[in-house]
Amino acid sequence: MARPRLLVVSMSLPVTAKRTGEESWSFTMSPGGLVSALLGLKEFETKWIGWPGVDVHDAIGKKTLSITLAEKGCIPVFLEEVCDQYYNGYCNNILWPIFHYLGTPPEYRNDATITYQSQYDAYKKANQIFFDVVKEHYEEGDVVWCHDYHVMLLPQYLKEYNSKMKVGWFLHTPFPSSEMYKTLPSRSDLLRSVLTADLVGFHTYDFARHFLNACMCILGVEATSEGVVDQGKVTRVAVFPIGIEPERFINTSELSEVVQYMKKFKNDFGGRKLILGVDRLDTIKGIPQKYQAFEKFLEENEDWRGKVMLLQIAVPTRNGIGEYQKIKDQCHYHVGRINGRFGSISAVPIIHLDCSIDFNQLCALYAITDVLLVTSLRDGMNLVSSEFIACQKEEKGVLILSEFAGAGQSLGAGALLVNPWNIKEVSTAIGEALNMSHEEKERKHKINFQYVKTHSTQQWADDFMKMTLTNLFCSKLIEITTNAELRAGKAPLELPEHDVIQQYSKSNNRLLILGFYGTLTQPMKNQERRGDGMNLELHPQVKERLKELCSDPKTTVVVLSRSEKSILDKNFGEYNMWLAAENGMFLRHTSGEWVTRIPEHMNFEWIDGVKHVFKYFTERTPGSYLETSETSLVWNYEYADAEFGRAQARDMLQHLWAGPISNASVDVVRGDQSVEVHAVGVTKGSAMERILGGIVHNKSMTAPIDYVLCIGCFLGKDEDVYTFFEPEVTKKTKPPPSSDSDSPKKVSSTIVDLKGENYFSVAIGQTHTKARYFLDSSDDVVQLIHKLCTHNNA
Ligand SMILES: O=P(O)(O)OC[C@H]1O[C@H](O[C@H]2O[C@H](CO)[C@@H](O)[C@H](O)[C@H]2O)[C@H](O)[C@@H](O)[C@@H]1O
Ligand SMILES: O=c1ccn([C@@H]2O[C@H](COP(=O)(O)OP(=O)(O)O)[C@@H](O)[C@H]2O)c(=O)[nH]1
Repeated sequence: MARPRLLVVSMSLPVTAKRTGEESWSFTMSPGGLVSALLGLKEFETKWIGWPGVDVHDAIGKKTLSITLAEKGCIPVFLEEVCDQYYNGYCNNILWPIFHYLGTPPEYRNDATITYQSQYDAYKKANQIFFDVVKEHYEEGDVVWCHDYHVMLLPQYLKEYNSKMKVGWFLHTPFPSSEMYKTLPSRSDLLRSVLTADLVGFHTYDFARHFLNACMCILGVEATSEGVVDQGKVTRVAVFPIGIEPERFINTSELSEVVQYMKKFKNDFGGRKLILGVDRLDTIKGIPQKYQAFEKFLEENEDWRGKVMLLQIAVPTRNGIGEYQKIKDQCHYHVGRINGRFGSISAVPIIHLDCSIDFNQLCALYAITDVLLVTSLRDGMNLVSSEFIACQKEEKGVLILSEFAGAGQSLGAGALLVNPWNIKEVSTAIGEALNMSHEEKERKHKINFQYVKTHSTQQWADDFMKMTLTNLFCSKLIEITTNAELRAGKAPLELPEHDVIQQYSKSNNRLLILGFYGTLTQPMKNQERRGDGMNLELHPQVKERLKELCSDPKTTVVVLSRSEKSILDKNFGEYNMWLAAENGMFLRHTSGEWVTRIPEHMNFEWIDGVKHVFKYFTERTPGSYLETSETSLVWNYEYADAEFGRAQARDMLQHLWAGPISNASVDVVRGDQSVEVHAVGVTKGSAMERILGGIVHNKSMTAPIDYVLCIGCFLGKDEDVYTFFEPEVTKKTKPPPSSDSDSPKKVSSTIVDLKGENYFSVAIGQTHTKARYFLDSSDDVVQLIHKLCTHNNA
């Protein structure tokens, strides 16, 4: 199928035009991450629709500019008299501060001519102008991708014109908490319009969650399995974080001109360590906070004075707005003060440049930087962090990254994350970065470089296209329970080994239920982990003895695990035993085929949506891995950095809990280092009755089971398997059905005959459990199995 054409609509075109004659124009690249990111789109036929950065009032000017821009794949939108109140006013003085938690500035309320309403009117007018241009250039089959807060009304205009048009809207800034968003007078109109799009995208799950909350609180719409439902129309809401075009930076930093710049700059800086800041001179970038933190560092680290410098590139932006002029003055004030305080005749600690710089020089600076300091108070993503990583050379620098930048979720594992409001914390991080060992710098860089290389702009756009053209996004709201809450048991007793063995020898129809992970596997080291759970293998010392147990006609052995069928096949295929995979949802005797034990009513529509979220966090949490099966999903971060893993799990849970996942019958269990989602009722205990039915039926069992030993290292919710066999419960147990169509024929009314002394439930390594007894580790299980075999043979 031919790829559809992409019409990208954003406020600014990638180039800013300047008139050089009646019919001639020159161009410079427009600043900001949106432009640099979208320039990386190579694989689609793309037309870019936006404002060229100048007002053009005459017909000749408009015509010549349109022709020149057409050669660059760009189509101009002339905003003329609405531009000021639209761009400087509504977009950047109202929406921008609200979206970045700065609140609305008071100015517009006091100005008689520029009011909230006049700016909103300009916004509506401007969106109409954008619409007219898109309409003129739209061809059937095109995908229209609207970017950012400047064009929130555009999706509605487009859909009203042609409901078949494929329309996406992506927000490059944060979407704030609904408490903040609610203050916006036109809050409902904007949300309603955005919801007319087919797909709405954000950089992070937090932003998506806030958006969904705002839709639910303000519009009263529902977040369902497919996205947001508003008056019968479904809008999919997705998270796809933007990247850079890594090759562009890697290749540029190898150019000889760039290498020359690197040498020159190093020489200019006189051997001092370089801390670099690259930001538009915007209130949200926290540049004054950065200066204060650096001042604190110099204040507290006398030894570093004269040996380190901070170079801040403060790219001019939005000069027509009062707040932006104020922030410039503020920065100059701090620089003057700190340089006066810590400077010397030969050098000053801060170089602050109110200008943009040439791309090659930027790459050279990134390459020789020792510390990149990003202190955004809020930031949609922050591409500068990724660009720095892509340009790093032999001696790697350290990334200090604000936890309030969207990039924190993707690059946090290889960075020092800071709260930019905490001056002391940032100052300490500067010290840590400057003193970091070579090995640690390498390690951190490797993690982030891998991420930056594999999450490019192109991939971001591909994901958008894929989602727009298909129906991928699916989500549900679910309940979250912690593993600790589920394990509401008592302190277990030490296992009375002597009784276990004695009762075993006395009995004639025994049932042994054994877990796999942590029960029959060997404890393993970090580096042995392959990352997908597949390399867990049977404890080598248990193999022979287990075979012996399984071949005893008086003993039935069941391995009951959350692992999928193939893993149990691989590890236990050669034994004469029962395998209960996916917490008992599939059952097989090793001499036969797998049969499903999934109850008919169970619904698994939520799986794809949850998998999507889990994959996102797996990609962004080095060392974590995803275990997927047909009935449950587990995200495990036991081999990730503990603190970062916990933080990511919190983000993930909040998202699952509050946002896109609704109305499904699922349980979420937070393990110590994992998050598991499964259909309600998928527990080992609830599966036990069906497993038992299958076994009894297959064995044509006539005598009741007179001995049960159940050992596991189970999650709290699976502890119901221990109580399943408690005598008071089993007394009530009816003859178990083997399956819906296949009921047991020769089963006596009491399948299990347990009086208390012939039932042993054992939890491994738990201080609180529903099991009666505990063992410390799988090594103890191995020993016990050895003893059972020995005594049985004696
Ligand atoms: O065009 P300006 O008004 O000068 O502003 C430049 C851009 O600033 C914002 O960039 C955002 O997009 C980046 C890429 O997704 C992201 O990394 C960054 O955190 C955001 O602040 C704005 O959203 C763009 O529309 C502007 O073009
Ligand atoms: O003199 C410069 C220095 C940097 N940048 C680019 O500006 C973008 C900033 O993007 P980011 O996402 O960090 O923040 P934004 O400015 O979009 O808020 C990056 O691609 C930088 O390479 C620029 O255009 N001119």
